[in-house]
Amino acid sequence: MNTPSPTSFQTPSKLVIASRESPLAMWQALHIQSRLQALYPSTIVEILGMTTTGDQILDTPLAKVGGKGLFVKELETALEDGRADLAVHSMKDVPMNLPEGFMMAATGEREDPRDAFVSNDFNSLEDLPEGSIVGTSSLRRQSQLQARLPHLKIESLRGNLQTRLRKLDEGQYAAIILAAAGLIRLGLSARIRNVISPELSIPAVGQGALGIEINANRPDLLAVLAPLNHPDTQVCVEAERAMSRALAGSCTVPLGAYATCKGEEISITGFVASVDGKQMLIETANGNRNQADALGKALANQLLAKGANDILSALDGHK
Ligand SMILES: NCc1[nH]cc(CCC(=O)O)c1CC(=O)O
Repeated sequence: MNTPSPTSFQTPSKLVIASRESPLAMWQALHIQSRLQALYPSTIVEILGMTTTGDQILDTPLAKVGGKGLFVKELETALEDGRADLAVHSMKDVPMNLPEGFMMAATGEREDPRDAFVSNDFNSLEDLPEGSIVGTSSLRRQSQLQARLPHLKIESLRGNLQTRLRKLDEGQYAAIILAAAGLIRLGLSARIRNVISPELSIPAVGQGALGIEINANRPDLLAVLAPLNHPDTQVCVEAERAMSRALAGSCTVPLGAYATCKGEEISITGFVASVDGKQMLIETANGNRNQADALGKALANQLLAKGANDILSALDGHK
């Protein structure tokens, strides 16, 4: 990503941010709005709130209604017809292949990428008695929990963060699993009883990171938005997304990857599993941060060499 010199671009007079209207999406949009406002005090920075198909269909697991694209499509339409200049997403919700005509302009700094154990009655996953009902609609979380704690019962849980917490409080579940990042950002970290280690639950690709998407015919915005990019987050998420893309990942596949940076090195661990967790492949790869995309592909190849295709094709049969 090129770093702009202060004089290399015209500061825009106005920037419109497209965002979903859930409280978490709005927190993210407000965060980006205030960053932009601080960078460009004379620019008018507005938020255009929108409801997406993903927000409307709440009774069906996402894997069944068509996956992640549902949360970004309406925002992309706003970028396409010029109602908005940029869209703020959770990177986790951004499809591995963007539709033609769009690009990511920046990756914002990652919050805690781990999953969180949330319960009113228990301190950790390990404390849950036989047969306890754990709420999650994520195939990634389900497969890993079933692999490691097969005595637990997984039940579907959809809706935005507040809805999921309400369903827990109503007593339908012994515990639920949520991304720590969302809870922390909304000031709900008191709800986290325990952060789940990546050894027990490898996070989703991009979890905890923000993505700034633009219309590809607005390259003028790249320099404007470049200061929002967090280079460590960007290369780690790039490696994770390359792994997922190479395995045709979406939220219809139980798959996850988590990369960390240390100096020039990236280390990435990823997995692919069957939904019941009975088959699970986990691999780690290390490489230079300048080759994040290649590293993610190499990790995918390691998984394929171990038989990931058998797991993936068996999943196809379930659709
Ligand atoms: N699948 C929905 C979603 N997309 C992003 C987050 C919040 C965390 C993040 O920024 O990755 C969540 C909620 C969750 O998984 O608990």
